[in-house]
Amino acid sequence: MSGPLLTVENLAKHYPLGAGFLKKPFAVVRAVEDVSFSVDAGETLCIVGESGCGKSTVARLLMRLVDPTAGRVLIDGTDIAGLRNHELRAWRRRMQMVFQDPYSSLNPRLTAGQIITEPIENFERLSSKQRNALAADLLQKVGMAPEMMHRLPSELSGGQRQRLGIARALSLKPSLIIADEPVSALDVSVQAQILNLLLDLQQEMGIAFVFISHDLGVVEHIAHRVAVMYLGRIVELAPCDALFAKPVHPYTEALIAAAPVPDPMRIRLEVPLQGEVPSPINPPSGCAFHPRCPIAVDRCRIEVPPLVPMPDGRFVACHVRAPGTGIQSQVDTIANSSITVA
Ligand SMILES: Nc1ncnc2c1ncn2[C@@H]1O[C@H](COP(=O)(O)OP(=O)(O)OP(=O)(O)O)[C@@H](O)[C@H]1O
Repeated sequence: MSGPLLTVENLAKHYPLGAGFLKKPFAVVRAVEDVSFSVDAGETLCIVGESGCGKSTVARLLMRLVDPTAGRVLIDGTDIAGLRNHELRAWRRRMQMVFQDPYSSLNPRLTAGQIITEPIENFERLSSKQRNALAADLLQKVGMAPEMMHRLPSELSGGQRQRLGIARALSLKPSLIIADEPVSALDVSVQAQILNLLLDLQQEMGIAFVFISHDLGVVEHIAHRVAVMYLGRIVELAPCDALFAKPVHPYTEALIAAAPVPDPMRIRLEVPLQGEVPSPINPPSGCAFHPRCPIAVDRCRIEVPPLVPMPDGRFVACHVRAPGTGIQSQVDTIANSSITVA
């Protein structure tokens, strides 16, 4: 099948607060607003941004754990909202999730072997021999000894529990794994092991990942493309190398400037990201980043900038730095200056 594996079109999720029977909401949280992207088979798209920018809500929308307020999610071109029950079950086999906290996402009363085979047993009956063989095979795939299948989650380390979560996700041979901060609860050395495991599995099985993280070091290590979110919207979507070599959106630039730099050869901008992320209940008018943006112009306070393609293939939502704004001369000056986020 040609075309993207996953397509997300104009996705939005608004949470009404205080709504109930005969009660009107007193406020609405605009968690996700007009988000569009696609993911090809075997590709890793990372979604990054500060806490509260809507990354996990996007993950929940992709898994249909929550319904969208607007927009569509398509798998191989088919809108998952229109699927009948049996089609939805087939689709669920293809998309699995790995969670941030490997402890709370695993049933503490089941053994590792039962946890791994649970998803497949929702679809087919297994004999105990088949169950053990499958559990042993998947444990080996994630670098664990088959004997571990008899252990409870409480008898495993954090890294082993996350490997178990990955083994469970693999049991249905998915085409796509949504991983929501899968390494942020782990020690740095264990993080590297889990990331390398995911990269190996991707090579071996051709799995695509939507990988959610606030850690730019992790993102740079594993992403093919990166979507940068700010207050519910994508502000820049670019190939990983291009994004880190030359961020275009002032928010991306400030985010990279604020991150620790593992590469001493890379020049670090002097100016970290300052100020608080505004509330998604009452977001700023126009571009939501304008109150923190050093290059904002009047138009930024009024109009929401659309995500537009740049000549190098990336997409950027910025009145100043996106093309066709009529203020390109300003852009050239600004592009050569360092950023000060006030
Ligand atoms: N069920 C809900 N009801 C009301 N508001 C919600 C709900 N779930 C999320 N939100 C709000 O939506 C916004 C986005 O939340 P989300 O968890 O998607 O952000 P995030 O980028 O994943 O943050 P973090 O990195 O801290 O996990 C936040 O302001 C959050 O408080």
